[in-house]
Amino acid sequence: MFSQDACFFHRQLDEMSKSKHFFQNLLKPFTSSANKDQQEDDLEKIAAKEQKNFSFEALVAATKNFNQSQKLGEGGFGPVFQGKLSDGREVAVKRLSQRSAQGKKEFLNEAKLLSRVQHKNVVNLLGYCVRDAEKLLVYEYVANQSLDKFLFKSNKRELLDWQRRHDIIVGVAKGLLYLHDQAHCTIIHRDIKGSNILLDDNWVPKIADFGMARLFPEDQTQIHTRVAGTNGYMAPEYLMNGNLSKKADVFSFGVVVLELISAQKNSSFDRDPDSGNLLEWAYKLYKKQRTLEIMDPVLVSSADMEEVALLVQIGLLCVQSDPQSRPDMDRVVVLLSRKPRHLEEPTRPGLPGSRYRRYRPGTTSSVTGNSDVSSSGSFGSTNTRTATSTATGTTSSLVKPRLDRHGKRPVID
Ligand SMILES: Nc1ncnc2c1ncn2[C@@H]1O[C@H](COP(=O)(O)OP(=O)(O)OP(=O)(O)O)[C@@H](O)[C@H]1O
Repeated sequence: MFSQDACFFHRQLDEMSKSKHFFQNLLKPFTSSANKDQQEDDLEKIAAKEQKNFSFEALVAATKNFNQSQKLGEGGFGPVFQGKLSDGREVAVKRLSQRSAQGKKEFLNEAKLLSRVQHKNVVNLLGYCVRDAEKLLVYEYVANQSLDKFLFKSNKRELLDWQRRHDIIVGVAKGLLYLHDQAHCTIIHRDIKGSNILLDDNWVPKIADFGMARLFPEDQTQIHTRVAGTNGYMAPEYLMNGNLSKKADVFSFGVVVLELISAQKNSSFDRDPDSGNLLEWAYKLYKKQRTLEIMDPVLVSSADMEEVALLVQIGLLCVQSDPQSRPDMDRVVVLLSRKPRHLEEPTRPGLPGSRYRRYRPGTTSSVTGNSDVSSSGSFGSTNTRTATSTATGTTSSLVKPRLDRHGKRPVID
């Protein structure tokens, strides 16, 4: 990922190319703090001109003073309210919880950076607001609900026929590719999952919560560290060793693909007693050339079976244990857009058990699980708490990690 300064610089370039301040700003050295302040003032002005810097009063009015009736929900970062701006725009206002010790300037820098992120498949961040300890983000309002609400929480999943599910997968892949490689600054999402994929009234998927790690950095001094992902979606190497790369997002994307096709939630999978989780089940059936058995029965009438099989294989490639074997999003988008003549054979998915330290009651030592699962060699974590949370949501024989109420981890106590 680019450093904050690099991103700041990129944003500056972007900004400058459109602005008559270009040459003025170019002449300013970045090192002087007086000049930095001046630059920030300039950015404030540009932001105000672009109406990205919302006044607190405007957001109070838009949300009827953050009235409970306006509340859309509450995630790990704080509550989200529906609102209407005085110019008629429908917005979603995220009121960040005040646990982060991040300063105003840093927050504003990151928010400004992220408000330049614009893609059809990414929720548009319209602006932000800081007032004393209050930090708010203003997003475009996305009218339909999040993907998980259609897929898991009701009988609404019939509304998601094959074409829609296919298009959602393609849209999310394009949104992720944009965040990884095409935005002005590399953004690793870290929390791709159904509830962070919002659907608009035309079923176009939009990735939400991007860049939250930048806006809400972990604060080591706090009791509750900022969550870094959600159980069931996190890549093993990230979960075990904190190795964060774009491939961690690819893994989460693969989980979402398999969930969309099967309508089974990885973190609470109980469909097949012989498979600990959705990924293992899908892989097992794939190896037996019974791939289509993972398909949600609701899809039988609408699905193109060849496409289903292809997407399962792509999903399995994304969740492979070894991050280097996973395709990058560029390749995923290519694979999705035209039927590949040749597609690699997926190796086993990132599974719990391999070189994961198992808990033995009454001891603090551990034993190693079956060894044919991991090819990445990155699972030998010595941190029992970390090592026992699973990327696939199965923790039965392992020490249960403490998750917060959103299924996020870690919560340190
Ligand atoms: N731009 C938006 N438009 C419409 N609804 C939104 C928007 N952003 C968030 N929401 C809704 O607000 C609720 C809370 O969202 P938020 O992203 O804070 O948490 P979450 O995704 O449910 O959980 P987590 O923080 O664990 O990812 C969700 O129900 C989501 O659908």
